[in-house]
Amino acid sequence: MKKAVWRNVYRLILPYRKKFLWVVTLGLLSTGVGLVEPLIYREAINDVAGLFVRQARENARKDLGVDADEEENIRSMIRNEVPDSTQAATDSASISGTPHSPAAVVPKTPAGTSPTAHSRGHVAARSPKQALNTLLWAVAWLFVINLIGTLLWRLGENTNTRLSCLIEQRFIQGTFAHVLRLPLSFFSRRSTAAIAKQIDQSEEVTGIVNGFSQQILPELISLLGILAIMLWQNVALTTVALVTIPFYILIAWRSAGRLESGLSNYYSRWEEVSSRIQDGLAGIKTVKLSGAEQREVDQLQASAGEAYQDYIKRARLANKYVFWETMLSHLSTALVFGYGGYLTLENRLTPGDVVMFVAYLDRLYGPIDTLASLWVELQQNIASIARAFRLLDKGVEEKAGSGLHIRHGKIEFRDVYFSYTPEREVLKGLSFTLRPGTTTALVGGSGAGKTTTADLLMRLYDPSEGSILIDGQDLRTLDAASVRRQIGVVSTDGAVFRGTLADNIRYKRPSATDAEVEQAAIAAGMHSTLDRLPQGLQTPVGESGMGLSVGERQRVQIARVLVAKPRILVLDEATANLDYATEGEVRKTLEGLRRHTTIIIIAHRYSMVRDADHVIVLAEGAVEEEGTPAELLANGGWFAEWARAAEEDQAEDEDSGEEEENTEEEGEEEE
Ligand SMILES: Nc1ncnc2c1ncn2[C@@H]1O[C@H](COP(=O)(O)OP(=O)(O)OP(=O)(O)O)[C@@H](O)[C@H]1O
Repeated sequence: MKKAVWRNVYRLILPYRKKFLWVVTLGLLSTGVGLVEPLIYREAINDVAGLFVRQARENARKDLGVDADEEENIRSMIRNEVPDSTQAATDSASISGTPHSPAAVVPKTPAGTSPTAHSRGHVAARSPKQALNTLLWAVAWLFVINLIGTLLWRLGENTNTRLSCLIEQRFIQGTFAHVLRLPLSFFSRRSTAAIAKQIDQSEEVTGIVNGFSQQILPELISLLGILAIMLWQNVALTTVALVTIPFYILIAWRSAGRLESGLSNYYSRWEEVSSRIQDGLAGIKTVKLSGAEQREVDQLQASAGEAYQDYIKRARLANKYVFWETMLSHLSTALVFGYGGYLTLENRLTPGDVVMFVAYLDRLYGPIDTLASLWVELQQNIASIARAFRLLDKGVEEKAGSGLHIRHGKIEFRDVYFSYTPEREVLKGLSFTLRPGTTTALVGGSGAGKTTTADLLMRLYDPSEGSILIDGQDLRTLDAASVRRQIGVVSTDGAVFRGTLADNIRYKRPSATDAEVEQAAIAAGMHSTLDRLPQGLQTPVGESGMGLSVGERQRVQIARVLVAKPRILVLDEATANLDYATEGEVRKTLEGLRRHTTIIIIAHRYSMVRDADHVIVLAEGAVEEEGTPAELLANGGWFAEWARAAEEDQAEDEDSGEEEENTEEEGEEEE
């Protein structure tokens, strides 16, 4: 899985590789500049120590009663006529095998004469003026170096923020686009909240990209740089400084491994928590009507409790590792001070060397710490982003095919078999033909497969056997989006999106004019809704907009398909939530479409079916009866029985409706 994550991250970065490399370069430069700092500390401290050397020499001369020239002569004699500074340099070379080169950092004195250089183990004497001069230069250099480092860092941050936004955007758009193109069967097995949470992992991607561009590569290079400088300066002290490093790396590695395990479970738990919240909110009315508020909260608490327990366990473990890492780094500093101090006493190092080593050591643990914690963070990022990438890798998008060309609108189902799950077949050899420009009613008991038939026609699913043809074109060979664009569907679960009423009506055909939208809205029976809204079709609806009744939502959907002018129209319980009067209006509108549209009506109300040209009765996923309404009524089969029962229900409904109206009128008169 990790390989797949890296592959996907690489693909995300690829289009922005130049920016990425630029951020890496800036990161390297800004950390690289900081590496010079300890060298400056050394020179400054050695020069200050030089003051004490000078003082000590003068005191010694006074005690011996010799002047400076005599002292120099004595020194020359002792050192075989070799002048002091040269001898010191030779000493240093003999100790470390490398020359000492402070001149690169500390400039010459203003008079143009170089003060005697310090050497390893020998601090040269300094006058107060020379020491002050070095201190001032050191402060200036530190300021310049930090300024350059901070400017580079700032430039890197700005570029990186731009890079992160671009990558986040590309990731979230790509994943969302991919998910929208997945077949409907993918969604029926998953909670939408969990999918949304998986898509919304963009921050994790930037975590990985930033980790690499700004931290891992620069820290790694700085780690190697520090090691090289330390070894160059003193091999023995570097060895002492590094004694604890293997243990440190071992702990960091172990902690990364242990903290990583179980992360995937932790994230699944959080997806469950999100799904619970979303389900509770989506079904808020049912929750309230069932008095289930506390039960929902308890269930959420249980899921969230487990997730938090995991989190606490991980945090404790992480703190334990941090404790041991900190102890080791302190131990290392103590060792360097101890051994460095001893070498200074032995005249093999200067105090500045020791301070420089400790400063480098501090910088050495920094990158190791960062790399170790980054490793843990990366594991977290990878674990959580792997879930989003799994969406990208696993789901097979609907295949593109040729576009559907509807010439007449003839629909054929040929021996179609279909099942949602392997255990149960829903359609079993379904065959029928719908002539162009006719209205067919698809009826049958609940669960007979009516909606499934309509979904297959829309290519939301493909048959497991058999074929479906529109004007002779097999749906399997066609582009699913092109099929759906040309078939209109009004169903009970159609969505109303955030936006205005007009936006919602032209959702299927965005190019529809205002006049067409208004005409469709009125044809769908929305005039009374529009009359009471001051903003009319421009009224905001959906989330944070105006609420719509179930009937009004259905009218918006009807208007949506009317505006799209489809050649094939499926009405799946399209008027189930409308009163009979509004249903009558919609029927009248449909009358106008009938001649040039092939219409399929799925309904439980006889009133919607009565005027159909053709009726197909489905039972157990196959055709049980077929013919005109009159023929089927005469046959006395399932349809005749259903029609009789449905008409009785409708008469009862209408009677009770009238009674209610009469009672209201009488009440008003009495008042
Ligand atoms: N997404 C799904 N996954 C699994 N089974 C499903 C799914 N959708 C529907 N079914 C099952 O397929 C069968 C046919 O469902 P379908 O919705 O097509 O029936 P219907 O005739 O439209 O019923 P109704 O009149 O109640 O709407 C039912 O048994 C249903 O439980």
